[in-house]
Amino acid sequence: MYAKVIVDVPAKQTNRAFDYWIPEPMREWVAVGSRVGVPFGPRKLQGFVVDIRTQVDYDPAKVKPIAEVMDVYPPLTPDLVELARWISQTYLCHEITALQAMIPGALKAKYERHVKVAEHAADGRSAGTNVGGSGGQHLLLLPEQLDILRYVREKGTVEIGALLQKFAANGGLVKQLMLEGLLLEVQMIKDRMAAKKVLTVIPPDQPAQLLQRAEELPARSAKQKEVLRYLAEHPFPIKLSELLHELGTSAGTVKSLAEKGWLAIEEVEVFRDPYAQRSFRRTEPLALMPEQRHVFGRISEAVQDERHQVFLLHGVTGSGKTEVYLQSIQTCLDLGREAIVLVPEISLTPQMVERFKGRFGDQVAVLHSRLSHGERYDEWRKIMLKQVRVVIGARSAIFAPFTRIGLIIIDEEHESSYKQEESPKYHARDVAVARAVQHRAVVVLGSATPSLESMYGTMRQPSLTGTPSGAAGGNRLNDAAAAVSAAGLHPSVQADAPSNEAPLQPQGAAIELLTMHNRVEGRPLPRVHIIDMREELREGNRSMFSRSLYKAIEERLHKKEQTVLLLNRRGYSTFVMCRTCGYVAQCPHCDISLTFHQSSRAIRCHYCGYAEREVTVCPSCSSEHIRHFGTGTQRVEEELGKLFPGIRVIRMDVDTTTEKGSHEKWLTMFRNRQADVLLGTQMVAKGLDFPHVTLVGALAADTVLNLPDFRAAERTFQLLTQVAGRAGRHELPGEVFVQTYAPEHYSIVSASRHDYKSFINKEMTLRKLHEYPPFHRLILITLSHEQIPLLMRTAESLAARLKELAKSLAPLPVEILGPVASPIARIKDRYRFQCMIKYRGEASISGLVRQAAAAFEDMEKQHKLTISIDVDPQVLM
Ligand SMILES: Nc1ncnc2c1ncn2[C@@H]1O[C@H](COP(=O)(O)OP(=O)(O)OP(=O)(O)O)[C@@H](O)[C@H]1O
Ligand SMILES: [Zn+2]
Ligand SMILES: [Zn+2]
Repeated sequence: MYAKVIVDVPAKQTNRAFDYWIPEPMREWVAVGSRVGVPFGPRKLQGFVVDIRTQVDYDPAKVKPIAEVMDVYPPLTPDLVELARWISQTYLCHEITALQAMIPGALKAKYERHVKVAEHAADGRSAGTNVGGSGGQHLLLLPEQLDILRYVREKGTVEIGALLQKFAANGGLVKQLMLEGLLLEVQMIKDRMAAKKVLTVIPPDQPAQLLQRAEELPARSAKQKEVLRYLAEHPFPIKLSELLHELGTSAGTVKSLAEKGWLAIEEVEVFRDPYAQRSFRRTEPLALMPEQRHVFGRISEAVQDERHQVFLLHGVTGSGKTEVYLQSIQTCLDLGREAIVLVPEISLTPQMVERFKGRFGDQVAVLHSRLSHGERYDEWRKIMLKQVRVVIGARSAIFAPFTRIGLIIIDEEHESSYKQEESPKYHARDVAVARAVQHRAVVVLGSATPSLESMYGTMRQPSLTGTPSGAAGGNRLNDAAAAVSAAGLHPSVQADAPSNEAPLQPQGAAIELLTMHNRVEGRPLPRVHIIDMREELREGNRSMFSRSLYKAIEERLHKKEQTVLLLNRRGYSTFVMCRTCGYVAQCPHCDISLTFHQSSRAIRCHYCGYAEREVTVCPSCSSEHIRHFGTGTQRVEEELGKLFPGIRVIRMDVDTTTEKGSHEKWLTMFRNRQADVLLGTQMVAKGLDFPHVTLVGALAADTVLNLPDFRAAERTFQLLTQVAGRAGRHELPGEVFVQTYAPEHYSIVSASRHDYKSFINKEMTLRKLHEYPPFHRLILITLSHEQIPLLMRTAESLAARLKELAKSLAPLPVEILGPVASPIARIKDRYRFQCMIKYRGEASISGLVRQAAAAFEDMEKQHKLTISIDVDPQVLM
């Protein structure tokens, strides 16, 4: 038997599977998805088994054996291995990069150098014994050297650093033993993190016998008697530490009982549970509102039919989407299948977790980035060992190693954070569809402000043929599904694919739209006022609060109701500018202005971390009229304090939420009404459901509008709709103030009217006109280097090469734009240029781009030039 293995080296030369044979004793343990250690040139590397074969098509004598199997259970399922190949083809990354992204950080390989005792080094009993050396001659070993050999033999293998530390005084002797060939070097592949084990007391006997034994013990062994009696009455097994704590006794007491053979102490794996301290109040399914009932009906039917289907659930804020998710998941669990729920990182709040844990209790694993490595690993193992059947998590939870997925829910599906910005640059929404095709699972995309991509998917006809070509026409999600078979997962398409795989066919790929127009219990959406800030200025108000928002806050303070204030961080940082000459403090390494940080009184670069002291005199003209501009959250907080003495403000932004658990702390405080105002960046806009919030203010609604990004209007509409949706969700009605310098802009006007439809119509028209997604697709290629001339030359020849290759796709329209300097033209002293490829979805362009980029790989190596490819980019900077 042979295994095809992808090794842990992300490079073009290694971006394919290598053959190894599986030694007989390992057969049982090696499967598709196993992690293995394999010899690779002079080294030993970790790799993933992606296929098992009975033969190789060249001289089998040349095939090396697998050196070790890393896990009892393969950490990846065969469908994930298949998905990794799809990701690498779709997003143009190395397959190993995709595979690595699917396992927790704790399982990333750590390479260690160990030693073991050579077989021929007989262990001398006393000093001066002769043992066989490597050359056959006899060596006389010192007692210290014999000690070292004995130590290593006992341990099996010892990491070299640890050995040198242990025998620090005799480091030279260790080295000598290695030179003599008595200690052999072995390379070990270790996990970054091991399962946590604790000493646990385990009974070998019946409880009755424990009591009987307690009686038999002599009176002076009172402590031992006490332990036995306690154990007889309490459930086993119990953690040793817990037992000692309960009885106030020593480990020695319990050990002596273990020595008698009456009980056992063993190391048992435990899970680090980030939610261990919390209890979740059990919730029961709510009686659904009519719209919820209809939507739930459609979803649960599809789940029951075990057919692949994508739904887009457009439900206004507060329409009760979460309850629909919960009941749909119940349907899925009742069928014995598993469910994945994705939420954006910043809305993975304790409140959200509580809703799922409250309904499904211990069946739920939670994956988010604020968990420690160990906690994350343990949550992941719960999934793998099938101790849970629901996972709720951010983007990467889409790779949960479930084997019978029935339902995948993506909440706030419009969020750009579902796109990973580093390699593999995948979009979790598209990966979800691909994975659902594999499992014949249902996907629910939920949002109050669906993305144009998903909306577009609902406007298209279902593909009647069900073949990949039937899904043509530029739709991302349909393509994702179609691409699963087209990209080579279908055995007849790619010879490399696992041979026992059933063909994956997308079934009538278009998305079904489900709508909930009304809030739960017919509560009204909040009234939204647009405030023209130019008008305020004209009438002499220089404050960052308009007069009406000021009044509204004052009123809420009076009525003891709560306010949420949103200040969009992006594009509105506090830059430092001289009012005399216009000088703006810039990062010397990046083309971006430095931002002022109140707490440290320093100005900092957000890209590279460069920092300098606050400037008080203009470096350019020596004027003293230099100060920080813009309205950071800190400044808003200060001003609130001045305007409303005694006001209690909770500020949530990157600065106040770095600490673990801080997120949770702030939100709990706000929920308990220990503050009047929750002030923050995007993190306050999503998912929060607080009954006493009756006022929402968006302080600078249009900051995103001015970014050089074709999605600027969409982002503005989404953000305003979401934040407005925080107000008046329960009995008390809500009110919203949107402050802007662009009050006529259609994204702001339609958000204020809760008019998704007119927004989407206008925006679709514009996108179509300008040939932007979802009508066309984009690939962004960014090149960076320290010197402009070389960079420009390379960018130009890459663009020329792309144009040349694109001709082969004629008459399909493929446009190569650029090269031009990137919007952020320099980061960390490296200049940046970009090319953009614009094309219609049916063009199979990835192979072409890979081919073009491959021609520049030598350039990359020789000149430290980097080329990064982003398929369907979300950020164009
Ligand atoms: N059928 C129901 N009966 C009574 N209350 C309900 C029902 N469904 C949902 N709710 C309640 O309505 C409130 C809003 O629901 P939920 O938070 O799920 O809305 P949502 O659609 O997810 O909103 P958003 O998009 O703003 O997050 C919650 O407090 C929820 O408990
Ligand atoms: Zn100046
Ligand atoms: Zn910088």
